[in-house]
Amino acid sequence: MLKVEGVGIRFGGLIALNNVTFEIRKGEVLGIIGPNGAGKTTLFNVISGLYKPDEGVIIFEGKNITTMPPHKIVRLGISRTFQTVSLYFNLPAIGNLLITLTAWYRSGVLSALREENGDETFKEAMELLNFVGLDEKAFTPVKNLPQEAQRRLSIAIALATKPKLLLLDEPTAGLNLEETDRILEIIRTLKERGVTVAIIEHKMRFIMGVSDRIVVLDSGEIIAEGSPKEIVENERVIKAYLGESYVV
Ligand SMILES: Nc1ncnc2c1ncn2[C@@H]1O[C@H](COP(=O)(O)OP(=O)(O)OP(=O)(O)O)[C@@H](O)[C@H]1O
Repeated sequence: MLKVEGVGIRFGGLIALNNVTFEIRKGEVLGIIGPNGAGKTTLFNVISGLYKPDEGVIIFEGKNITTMPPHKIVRLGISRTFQTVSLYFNLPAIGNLLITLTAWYRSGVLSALREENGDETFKEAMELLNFVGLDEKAFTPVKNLPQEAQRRLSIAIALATKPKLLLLDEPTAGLNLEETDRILEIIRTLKERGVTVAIIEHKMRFIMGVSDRIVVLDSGEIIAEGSPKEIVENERVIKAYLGESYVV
């Protein structure tokens, strides 16, 4: 579905990504792990068009998206969440979704067909809230929602643009075990519905449980790629990231 080939990017003298080559396969959940500063978020920034790589190409469903602007990449079917929740905190949950949905339909090719159908947009927003388990909090201002609910709302917003590929940047950061499991369930359901997902995570129990495959980044380079089992047994990964004492 997505091919990243020989991608490199520098910030001044810092090489944030160096000759990164991997693919995301249709229908899979791909985990991306690695130490702090390894280049994981930069990789998402490059795929989603926020940064342009200095080297290499990114191909999505056969199209070269390397230099495409972010809004075009979203239109093609790649959506993402951010490490830090970015929402309209004074608006209710549903307000946040309505903004995204309205912008999406207004600027898209469907706008002429759909016209200004507020009822339909509202229904769709409620369905998305229901999907992430927030329908009962639809009218609660975001600032009054716990962090965990804000993270689920961010996922709903990312889904509003109907992505084929969803990039999640540390969706469980700051969440406890039970809250993390709720995010896990959402990702599993998305997979069942045919959405391809790539997730950056530090929580090993979570990433091992949810991923079909895992890519490991260290100092801007891919040092390993394989099934969760292969990754936890990989000497280089243990040394660079997991630590000798890691137990599955
Ligand atoms: N816009 C930028 N300007 C300068 N340096 C940057 C920029 N974005 C990222 N970097 C640097 O690139 C390197 C990789 O950062 P990145 O955020 O991708 O790491 P990460 O693997 O996501 O880390 P973490 O797990 O801590 O989120 C870091 O040294 C970071 O400081």
